[in-house]
Amino acid sequence: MDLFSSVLQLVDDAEGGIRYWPDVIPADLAQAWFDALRDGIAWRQMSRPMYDRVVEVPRLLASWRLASAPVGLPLPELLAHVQDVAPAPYNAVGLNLYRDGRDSVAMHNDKLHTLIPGHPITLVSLGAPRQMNIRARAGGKLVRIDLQPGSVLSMSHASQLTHEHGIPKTLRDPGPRMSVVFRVRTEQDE
Ligand SMILES: O=C(O)CCC(=O)C(=O)O
Ligand SMILES: [Fe+2]
Repeated sequence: MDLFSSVLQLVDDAEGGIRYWPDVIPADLAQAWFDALRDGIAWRQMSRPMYDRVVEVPRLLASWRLASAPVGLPLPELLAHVQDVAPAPYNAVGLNLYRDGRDSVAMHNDKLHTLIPGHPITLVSLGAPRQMNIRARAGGKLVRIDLQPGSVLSMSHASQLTHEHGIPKTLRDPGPRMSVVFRVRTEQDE
């Protein structure tokens, strides 16, 4: 029996495509884990070259191999919920903190060279809802999905070759939002 019957199939492919489960984690737990991660992580402000300047990445980041992630964070609990809906041998986690509506991630596909083919990239959303846009690289209609706190979105490895995704800026003040992204990395990355 499918306990999470409210799965939304956003993109189809032979590896499960892109699927969204709106209500995997109860609201009170999602809020408690958002608070614990926001306050418990030494968030990094990254910058990158853009034309002839260096610009700040418009969100805060953190990432670890699961085996070397700090203890005391609710990462094992989040992973257990992810394993319920999109099981895979996840061994790495990356976190994004969008402080307000000006923080964003541009349309992109996730870099695959350090990921093991056939396994999904699966993210939990915490904090304020934010819109994600998903677009086929070949063109076609934009899929807009409101990522709710406590939701899970899983993207197949294959979908990264055919589709792009991003979190657009918004003029509304949505409040802070976090994504916790689990991946299956090869032994030698970075
Ligand atoms: O914050 C999100 O939901 C998306 C994050 C993302 O695309 C990434 O970390 O590669
Ligand atoms: Fe991404």
